[in-house]
Amino acid sequence: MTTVVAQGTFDILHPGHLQYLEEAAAMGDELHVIIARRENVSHKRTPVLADRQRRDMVGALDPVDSAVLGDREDIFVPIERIDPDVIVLGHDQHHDEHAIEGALDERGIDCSVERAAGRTPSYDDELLSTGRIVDRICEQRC
Ligand SMILES: Cc1cc2nc3c(=O)[nH]c(=O)nc-3n(C[C@H](O)[C@H](O)[C@H](O)COP(=O)(O)O)c2cc1C
Ligand SMILES: Nc1ncnc2c1ncn2[C@@H]1O[C@H](COP(=O)(O)OP(=O)(O)OP(=O)(O)O)[C@@H](O)[C@H]1O
Repeated sequence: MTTVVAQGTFDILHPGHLQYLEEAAAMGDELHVIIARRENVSHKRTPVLADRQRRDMVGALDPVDSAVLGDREDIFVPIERIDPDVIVLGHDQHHDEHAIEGALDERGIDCSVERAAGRTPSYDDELLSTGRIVDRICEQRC
């Protein structure tokens, strides 16, 4: 049984999220997704949707076996509980693979770190970014 972990904000779902989660699920037998807490999303605009709503929608997606809210203070707490074989980083996630591998080693967690591919639009108007969906809503509805 190979356990895989994916993670992210997942505010307003789009096909790029689905591709990431399908790719992560294909790397093992069971996919667990850690949803970033609103207070920990500091490198971009704060999510529009509540923590629980983002968790519930990700948890309902076909490739996902379980979606959980992340820890408020220590990102390795859910990792220790899930004890995955593979952590899959998104194509544009700012986390450094080697830094995460080092932290896993220090905590005695035997787990590899992989990087997923990015999805590019398959037709002209496909929007593969939550930020760009929010911008479009503001332009067309505000
Ligand atoms: C291995 C790993 C575990 C994480 N665990 C948590 C967590 O427990 N709590 C949390 O709020 N964020 C956690 N994060 C961070 C977010 O998932 C995420 O990377 C960031 O806050 C949101 O940005 P993004 O959606 O652009 O990646 C984790 C990230 C990684 C790489
Ligand atoms: N187009 C895409 N192709 C593949 N993976 C994606 C794509 N967009 C997002 N992801 C992945 O989905 C996970 C959650 O992404 P996130 O919530 O940051 O969405 P986002 O649309 O990139 O957000 P924003 O546009 O606000 O930066 C991350 O691991 C990210 O790399």
